[in-house]
Amino acid sequence: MSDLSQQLTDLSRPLRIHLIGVAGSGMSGLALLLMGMGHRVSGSDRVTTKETERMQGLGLRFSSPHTAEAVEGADVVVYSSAIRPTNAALAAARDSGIRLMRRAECLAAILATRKGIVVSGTHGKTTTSAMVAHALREAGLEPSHYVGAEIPVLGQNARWSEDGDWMVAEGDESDGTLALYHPACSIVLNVEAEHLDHYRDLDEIKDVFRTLLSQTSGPVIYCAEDEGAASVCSDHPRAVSYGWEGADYTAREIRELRGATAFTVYRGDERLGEVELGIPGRHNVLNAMAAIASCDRAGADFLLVSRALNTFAGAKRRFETRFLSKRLRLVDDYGHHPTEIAATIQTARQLKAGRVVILFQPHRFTRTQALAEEFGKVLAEADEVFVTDVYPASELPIPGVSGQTIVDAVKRHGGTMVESVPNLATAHHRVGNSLDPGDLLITLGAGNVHEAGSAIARDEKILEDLLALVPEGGLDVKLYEPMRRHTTMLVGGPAQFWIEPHTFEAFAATTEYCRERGIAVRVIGRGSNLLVRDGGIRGAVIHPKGGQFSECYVDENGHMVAGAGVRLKKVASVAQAAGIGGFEWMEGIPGNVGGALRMNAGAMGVETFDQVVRMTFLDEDGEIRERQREEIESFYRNVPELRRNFALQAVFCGEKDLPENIQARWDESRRKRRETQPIAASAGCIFKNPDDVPAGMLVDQLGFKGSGDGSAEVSLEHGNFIVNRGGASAGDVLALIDRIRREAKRQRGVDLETEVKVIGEDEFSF
Ligand SMILES: NC(=O)C1=CN([C@@H]2O[C@H](COP(=O)(O)OP(=O)(O)OC[C@H]3O[C@@H](n4cnc5c(N)ncnc54)[C@H](OP(=O)(O)O)[C@@H]3O)[C@@H](O)[C@H]2O)C=CC1
Ligand SMILES: C=C(O[C@H]1[C@H](O)[C@@H](CO)O[C@H](OP(=O)(O)OP(=O)(O)OC[C@H]2O[C@@H](n3ccc(=O)[nH]c3=O)[C@H](O)[C@@H]2O)[C@@H]1NC(C)=O)C(=O)O
Repeated sequence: MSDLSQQLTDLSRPLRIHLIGVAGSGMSGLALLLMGMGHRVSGSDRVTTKETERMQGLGLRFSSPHTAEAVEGADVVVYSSAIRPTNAALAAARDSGIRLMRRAECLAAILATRKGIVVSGTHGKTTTSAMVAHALREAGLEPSHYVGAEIPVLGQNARWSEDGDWMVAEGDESDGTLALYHPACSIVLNVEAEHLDHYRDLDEIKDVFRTLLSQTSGPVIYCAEDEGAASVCSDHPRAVSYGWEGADYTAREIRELRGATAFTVYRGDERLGEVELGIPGRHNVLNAMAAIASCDRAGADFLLVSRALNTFAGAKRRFETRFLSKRLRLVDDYGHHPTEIAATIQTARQLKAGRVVILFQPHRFTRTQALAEEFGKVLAEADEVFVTDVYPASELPIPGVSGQTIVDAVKRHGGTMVESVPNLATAHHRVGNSLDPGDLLITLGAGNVHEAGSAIARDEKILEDLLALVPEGGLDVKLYEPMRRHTTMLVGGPAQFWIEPHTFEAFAATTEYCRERGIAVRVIGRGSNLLVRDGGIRGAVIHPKGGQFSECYVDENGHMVAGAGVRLKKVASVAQAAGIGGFEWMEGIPGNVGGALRMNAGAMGVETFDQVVRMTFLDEDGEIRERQREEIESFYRNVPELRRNFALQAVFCGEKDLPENIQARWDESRRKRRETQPIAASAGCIFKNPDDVPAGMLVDQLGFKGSGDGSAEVSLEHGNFIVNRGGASAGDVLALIDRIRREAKRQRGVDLETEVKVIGEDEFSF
């Protein structure tokens, strides 16, 4: 026992200990242990977190930021590896000769005061150490514990137990500190080439494990199925193995249940009993066997251990189901090494979901570079893969190493559905939009990739609620639908909730749901008069389509009845086929009936409301109503009634006419339009016609035709059209609009008002 261990156990003289960087998960665990032991603990950090506030409630003297005063009077100062030598508190402690310790040295000293169980290995440490601690606790052995993450079943990541003899700790091989421990029992789960930033090669890693084993006073428990672990441990005099067969402890007759795994445990030939493990995956069966073997050696009752493993809920971020509905299961997993990822994908397959979709955030440039091929190989097993930029974890970038490195590797291994989504802040837009009902989405990586999953879970929940309100088939929904797919200008960011109702009732239920929750609602038709900004539309975008909204027929009075989702062109052609004239002007108008009603669309001297007989709409209170033409006010390109109400259907009148007359007017309209208007992607006329001069003529006279920013250009055919030559952004179009308006004002004193509706946000906000 080191002298510090001795001092730590002598509670007649509590130590005054200061922790620099106490908000970090490892350091906060130490603070909890030291406070539990009865020492006087203070801590400082750059930030205040929920955890530091909680610890203050438990007696931590907390200060922020780091100052020299914070360490005054301390017997020992412990610092995290993230603290720089220039840190004010650390420098002051060094100058005044206070005893300094690294985090792992302090943990080793604490562990030495108990019968320590160190859980080590390249993967699975947190899960397994949590299993051991939970099982020992349930078996009544009252262990202390220290694990690397928050484990729901344990309550907190570290706990000091006054009475028990045992202490379970997760040992970290990443920086060589594993060699500091002198436990009573060591567990080696697996040994692989990892942390190649710190180690030369696998042999150097194995040496660190060997040092730990040489300092272990009791059993060395290892996984016989792992080559690395077996090569390090099998010839140890107190080696105890576990695995599928031929080991000291074996798991047999494995049965996959939904989300769990059952198996039978043998010690040698003796059948100990059954286990139903509360988390899925074969790798977790092996982890559970490590826990079973160590608990058995510690004298725990198998029945109690088995029961504990049944209630074990897993570590946060270890195949953690974050959202589950009929449409989607969203799992978050910390896996950041190819072997872990292979195990995670295998577990996912066992759940028999539809597709397995992965959003992977590579962790560290060094690892991405060293293991790119292996990552590519395992990820190619998923059905669809998205890869973000590398999470640096304090590393500097390596030129040429990025998320694309992994994308290329996946392709080399035969993966076809793989895509780079560099920016994590917006990655959920692309991923959420790609999901199909029944998919299993895994956010994967040791950085902050789970944040993308949180956004998807939050929004998917809303869609799920909405679907539950409407009889099956009444709605189609999608997250983050790119509006460039739904506008004739082909620009625009994502719609947070894209909703296609097929019945009036489904439309009404959607607006009511959104109103109750303060979710903004926007209704769009064919998107022919829209300019959606690049940051997309926050809230619900309703696009009436199909079902009642696509009905278009002639009624018993010879009137045209058309749902809001019917294209104007369709109205014109159904009327023509029935020998009803007057609709020819609609032939070349790209919009739908709903949008035409709202905008009182017009061409060739005719406006929509010239022909409306009556309209069915949804009012502000969610009532479906009908109104006659005389009761509706309409103006040039504006129907105020529809600013807050939504058009569902309209009845239009025309006049009986001969087919050849109708055809002649149709041809004339088309000829005129083709002569004067462009066919390239546009949103129709950009500006309303001012009183004195048509906007197109004005823009033409100002000399703007053919000019543009990026791929957006003023049409050569018509000055009031801006066309997208391919790849233009809303920003490009808006910049051009702005230039035109400023010149119209400066040169001609005319205020041009946009005729297209400009909606959405410049920056992403959801
Ligand atoms: N004359 C021409 O050559 C051209 C004419 N146009 C006309 O522009 C209009 C655009 O139609 P479309 O592409 O379908 O519409 P859009 O999808 O472009 O929607 C435009 C706006 O119409 C409103 N809207 C859409 N559907 C409804 C509805 N059911 N009830 C109430 N308001 C609705 C919304 O206004 P809000 O945001 O206020 O809710 C929406 O922002 C049509 O009138 C179209 O004919 C378009 C291009 C060329
Ligand atoms: C395109 C739309 O609607 C169009 C509709 O298709 C057409 C046809 O009826 O009439 C309106 O255009 P407009 O007023 O520009 O009609 P046009 O006949 O093309 O032009 C008006 C006058 O400007 C002149 N003109 C037009 C464009 C140009 O580059 N240069 C020019 O000198 C034309 O020669 C004409 O003397 C609607 N525009 C508005 C803002 O009311 C729309 O709503 O999006």
